Amino acid sequence: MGSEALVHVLLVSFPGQGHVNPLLRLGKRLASKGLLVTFTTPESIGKAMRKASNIGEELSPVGDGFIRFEFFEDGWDEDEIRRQDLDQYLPQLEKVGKVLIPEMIRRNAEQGRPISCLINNPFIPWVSDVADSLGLPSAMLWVQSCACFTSYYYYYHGLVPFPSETAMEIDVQLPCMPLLKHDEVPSFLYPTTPYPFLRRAIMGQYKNLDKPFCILMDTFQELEHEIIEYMSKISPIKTVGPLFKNPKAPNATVKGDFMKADDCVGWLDSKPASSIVYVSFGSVVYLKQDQWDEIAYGLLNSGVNFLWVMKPPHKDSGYEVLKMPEGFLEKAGDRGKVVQWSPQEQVLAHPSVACFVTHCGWNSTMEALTSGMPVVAFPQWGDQVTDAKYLVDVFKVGVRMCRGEAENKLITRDVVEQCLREATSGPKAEEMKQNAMKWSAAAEAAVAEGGSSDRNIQAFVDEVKRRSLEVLAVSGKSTANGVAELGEPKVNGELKVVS
Ligand SMILES: O=c1ccn([C@@H]2O[C@H](COP(=O)(O)OP(=O)(O)O)[C@@H](O)[C@H]2O)c(=O)[nH]1
Ligand SMILES: O=C(O[C@@H]1O[C@H](CO)[C@@H](O)[C@H](O)[C@H]1O)c1cc(O)c(O)c(O)c1
Repeated sequence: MGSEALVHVLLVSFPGQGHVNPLLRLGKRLASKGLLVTFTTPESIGKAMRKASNIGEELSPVGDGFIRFEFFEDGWDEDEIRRQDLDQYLPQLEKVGKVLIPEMIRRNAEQGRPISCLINNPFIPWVSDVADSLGLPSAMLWVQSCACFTSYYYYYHGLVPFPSETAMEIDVQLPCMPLLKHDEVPSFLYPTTPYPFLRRAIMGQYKNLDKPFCILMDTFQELEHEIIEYMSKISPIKTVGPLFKNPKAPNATVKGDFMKADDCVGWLDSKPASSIVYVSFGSVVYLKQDQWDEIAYGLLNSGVNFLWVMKPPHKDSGYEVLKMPEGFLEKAGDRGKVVQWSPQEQVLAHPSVACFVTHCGWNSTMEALTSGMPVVAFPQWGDQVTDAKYLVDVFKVGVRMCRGEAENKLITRDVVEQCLREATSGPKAEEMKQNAMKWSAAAEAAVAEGGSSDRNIQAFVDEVKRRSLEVLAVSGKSTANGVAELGEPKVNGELKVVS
């Protein structure tokens, strides 16, 4: 490759799978449109990503641009257990990140790759402060729905009453949204949430909302039409989803999984069309043993084939290591497969899979909708309870199995069985499948060339390029042509192009 000049953006991610995935997908989208993208998150996760996802030192070509990784130390020993406690870890990340990210930016400039824009995801709102202090433009990728963005916005500004200690069970009416029952509001906003540190982190992002020049969102206009239109008048939002559908750069090229996926595609291939229920609760939700047992018996009693993700908890998390009920695997035989981590995108796209029992994290929600996959909603907390409401009542692709952890209710095997039957056979199942296929087509159109999300990405890339000229003119530290020089490996060998 000859000498080529690219505008360089730095993506800083909160170290959670549901945050890394969409930001990395955005990175690939920006790279495919001709930017140089550096992706960073703490080294503790970098280590897992390198091991599970073949991430190396090299620069990877993606479409017309490139993506590379640089991780930063969080200042704690490798086996520090406080990393499992976000109440302690989030302030530590802020303290260290505010020093190390500027250093990374300086180092990149010295190495001929000046950075023109920072992009973060929520939970680490201090990244906008870093950008501001260095005179760099920044953007934020909101990794949940526009409905949740709106809920937090209205809460932060005190625009309508939310459940409070004196009025726990009030419903919430927001513009252009269905009435949210008290337990359908993002649960970090409940006065009783066990995760007040995540409410604080998100509120920190709202406090900083005037800093990013753009708020990118992993949703699409056709999916949340009215609320997106409404919020666009208030906030500089641009919908760019579903980010996991990238027509120009298939996902296999660069992945950010923390765990290697178990091989299950051969097993899926061996099963009849639409015969399997896929069960996964994402990367951070852990159920209790009694609930796990009820789901196991519900799966057995329903007679469906199933693929079930049973991820091991982190050794310092305090979660109990779950067991399958006695004799469960023998009884299931070849009808069922249990894995520690699945290649979820491939699973959801597989013709043998009929429906998805999901905790309704926003990534899983978007992946299901975009894959034309009906769901059984099993939300626990945070945005999941709101996503479940939308999946069932607004997008009409799901049946509801529970209302969230605040309900503190054991969902029995009979309810599990009934929901599975409803989602896999009969008129309701057919209707949900048709609706899901409609969303899948709309999602494809949004990311196709000229679609709503594609146009927004292009406009964003153009704006970053425009602002990069201003930044470099002001800093006076530009390379000859004002952008990152690529092509020849640098003397220190840090910039190597692989193809
Ligand atoms: O076995 C699994 C479980 C999850 N995922 C991916 O992990 C992410 C989980 O994000 P989500 O927002 O759904 O839930 P979270 O883990 O953040 O609660 C999604 O992109 C999934 O595709 C996966 O690849 N394999
Ligand atoms: O909130 C945490 O993770 C997930 O983030 C997704 C995107 O915001 C969201 O849609 C999903 O419902 C959430 O589960 C999260 C991550 C984490 O590493 C952690 O330790 C948490 O306590 C929460």
